[in-house]
Amino acid sequence: MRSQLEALVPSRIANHYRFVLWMFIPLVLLIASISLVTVVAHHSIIAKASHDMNSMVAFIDKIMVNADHTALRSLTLIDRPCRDIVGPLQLMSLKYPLVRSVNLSLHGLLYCTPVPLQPLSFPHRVPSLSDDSASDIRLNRGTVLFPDFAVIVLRKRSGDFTAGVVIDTQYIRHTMNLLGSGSRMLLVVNNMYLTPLGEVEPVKSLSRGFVSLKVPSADYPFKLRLDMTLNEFIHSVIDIYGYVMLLCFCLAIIISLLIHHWLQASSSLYFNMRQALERKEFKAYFQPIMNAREGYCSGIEVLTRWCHPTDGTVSPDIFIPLAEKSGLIIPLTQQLMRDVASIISTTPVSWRHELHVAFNITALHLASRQIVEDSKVFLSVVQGKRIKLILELTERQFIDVNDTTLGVLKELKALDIGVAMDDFGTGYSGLSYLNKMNIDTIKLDQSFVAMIEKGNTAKIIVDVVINLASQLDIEVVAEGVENTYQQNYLLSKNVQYQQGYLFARPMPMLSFSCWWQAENTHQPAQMPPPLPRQVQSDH
Ligand SMILES: Nc1nc2c(ncn2[C@@H]2O[C@H](COP(=O)(O)O[C@H]3[C@@H](O)[C@H](n4cnc5c(=O)[nH]c(N)nc54)O[C@@H]3COP(=O)(O)O)[C@@H](O)[C@H]2O)c(=O)[nH]1
Repeated sequence: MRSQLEALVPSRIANHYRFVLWMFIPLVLLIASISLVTVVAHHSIIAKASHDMNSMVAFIDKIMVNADHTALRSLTLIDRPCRDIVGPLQLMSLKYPLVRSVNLSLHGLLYCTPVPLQPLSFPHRVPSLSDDSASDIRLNRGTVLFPDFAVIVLRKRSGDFTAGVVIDTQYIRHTMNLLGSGSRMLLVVNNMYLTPLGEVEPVKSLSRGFVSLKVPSADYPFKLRLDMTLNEFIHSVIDIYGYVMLLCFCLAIIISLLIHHWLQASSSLYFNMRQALERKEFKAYFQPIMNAREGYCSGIEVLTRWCHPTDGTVSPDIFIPLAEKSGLIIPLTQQLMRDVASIISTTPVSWRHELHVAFNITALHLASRQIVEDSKVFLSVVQGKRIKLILELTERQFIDVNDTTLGVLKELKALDIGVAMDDFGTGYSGLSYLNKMNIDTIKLDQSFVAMIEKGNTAKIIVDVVINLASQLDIEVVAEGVENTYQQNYLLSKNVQYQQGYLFARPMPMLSFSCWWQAENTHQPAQMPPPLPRQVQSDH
């Protein structure tokens, strides 16, 4: 029995395999989806940053075009004295946004500016353009008036004269900070760059980021650079795709739970039983109930067996408790009743007496009222075959004797269905059931029958049960009769209906037919043999 059970429930290896499946699949899915999200995020962060940087380059280019224009115009004034051109230079400084001032220098010495440079002593030296270039731009840490405000200076040469247009960097810097895609967008001019705080630092102090982008201007010698550290990249991914990752995580948990549930269900005895039910692997076995006094089979008890395709015949002791617990017992009993009804209705065999056909019914089935419908179906199929349906209720299970149960029992009685109390004396409250449930038959449990040979005290218990039944006008069927001593003792107590290995074991349909034929061909109705001496003296 043990090995059968082990074959039907998952093994330790299977458990290990289940654990791997349960953990591994969701984990792989989670890693794959997060990697996919990261790759997509990487692409979209780069695409967005490139787009922002290109827009920013175009914006700065536009400022440079204005500055270029201003420088060119200022160079048209170089042949006039400074006092005559300060006014126009002032006007030029006001014309374009972000242009702060326009200065003119000669041979590297500032000679004309619209800015009031009180602290400045002329001639003031300004950095000169390299010899061969006609124009350039540079980043300055500040101006003479505002040494802490970084500026871009665009310079243009005309002969010995140079025009310098000073451009404010504050708005450029703020806009770059806004568009940084979670990182720092930097303006690089020559080998200096503008920090997000407005300082000017050498490019060599910069380190390359996890994501590094450079977008140069096509028209002016500057470029934008973005260096995103791994930390900043992860933050950006979480900022943009955090909810997708959370969704992936939740999905992985759901998938893991589903796999867990599915694996548990599919490898459980319950699942195997459900499948077995669909595949009709539960078969009816028949055990005769004998009229031991007259020597004929007065009835049969239908007992189920699981004919497992690989594990052979499985005992009901293994699967009935689970079937009862899970509720599968109801469809199982229904299937059994249908099968037996169809066997009886198609059998050519006939019987002299009304044949009692007993099924084991659980308390759950009784409480559902479904049993009334199932019994009606059974009776309608076996109509005309002289069958009395007996429902055996086991005393081992608690039966809630309420209005519904009593109503069901009443309906069963009205259909002329017998109700037997199975395993009497072993369970809950046999006597109270007898009192409340209008029981027709007691099935004396085999443990009591086995006691018969064990001495006087045991016999007294058996006698009490038999007397009680007799006084209540309840029929007794003795179970588990294994030898003639038990048979005769029971007969001496007027227990003529007996069931047990002495007569026959539960058999599948084919064996039962053979047994029936042999019984009815060779054995005429018999009187019981005389009681052995020992039994007679006990009596
Ligand atoms: N609800 C349902 N319960 C069922 C159904 N089929 C069986 N069962 C219950 O399972 C228990 C074990 O049944 P089983 O292994 O079939 O044992 C029965 C007989 O084989 C056994 N028996 C009969 N004669 C003898 C005997 O002389 N000696 C001996 N040692 N055993 C014998 O007794 C069992 C009969 O049981 P009972 O129903 O109490 O009359 C058992 O509890 C079954 O009830 C089912 O379809 N539904």
